[in-house]
Amino acid sequence: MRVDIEQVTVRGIITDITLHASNEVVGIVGPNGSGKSTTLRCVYRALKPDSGAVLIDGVGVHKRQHIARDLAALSQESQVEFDFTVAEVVEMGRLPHERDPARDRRVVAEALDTVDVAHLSGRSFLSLSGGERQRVLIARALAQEPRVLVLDEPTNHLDIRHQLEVLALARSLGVTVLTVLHDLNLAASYCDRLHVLDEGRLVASGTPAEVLVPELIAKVFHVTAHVVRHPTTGVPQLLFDQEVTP
Ligand SMILES: Nc1ncnc2c1ncn2[C@@H]1O[C@H](COP(=O)(O)OP(=O)(O)OP(=O)(O)O)[C@@H](O)[C@H]1O
Repeated sequence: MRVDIEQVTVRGIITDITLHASNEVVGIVGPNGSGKSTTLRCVYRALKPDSGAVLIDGVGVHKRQHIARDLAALSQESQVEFDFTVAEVVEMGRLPHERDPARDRRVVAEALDTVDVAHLSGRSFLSLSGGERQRVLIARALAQEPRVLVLDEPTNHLDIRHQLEVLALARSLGVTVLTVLHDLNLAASYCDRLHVLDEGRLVASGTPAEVLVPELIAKVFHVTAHVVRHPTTGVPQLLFDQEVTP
């Protein structure tokens, strides 16, 4: 599915953001407070832009019916307030779909397995560690079988193995993935294209190699970066000097 963010403005927070994603992994990076989550919130309808539009396959998200069948979001607000078991939380991902008990059970079991939380399925969600919770919320999004997956810092709380697994998984789904990432090296490794936000504006777009260059990193993040090639994948990776620039 295609996601078009067209000249989206949320007053005082983001200005004139235009970006597109279609059956690829698109990353949004930028400093704290630059408007990344706000941009995603306009996609999963937690926020209505003051101007501009977000279209999914050409239809405005606020006009689109049954959006939960197409789009799943892991947001900063994704939380579970009540004392559900892990299995129940993941089963919630099936709610947008017509009931089909055998298929629902299979999809939920697969989702639990894929993010390595099947052994927790009887546990109370509220008793889990931060990383376990994050993986269960990712399993819930997978159980939704979305065609657009919106992820706000999906690697939050995850150890390095699970960070790599979750991003590899997002790539392997073959759906449109729009993700905010803080780790620029993970963004370079797993995203087809990157968009950089700074103070609510889009300041660069392109492949990781095009975007993650020392001049831009210095301007936007106020740090000095050196670009090296990953010895086995050849993907650009950044090494940072310890001093920050004013
Ligand atoms: N509802 C709101 N009312 C007022 N200001 C807001 C609101 N939501 C976000 N902001 C402000 O807008 C700016 C952008 O917020 P946003 O959460 O989109 O940034 P971000 O790039 O995702 O940041 P982070 O990397 O810290 O998660 C921040 O300064 C934030 O305080």
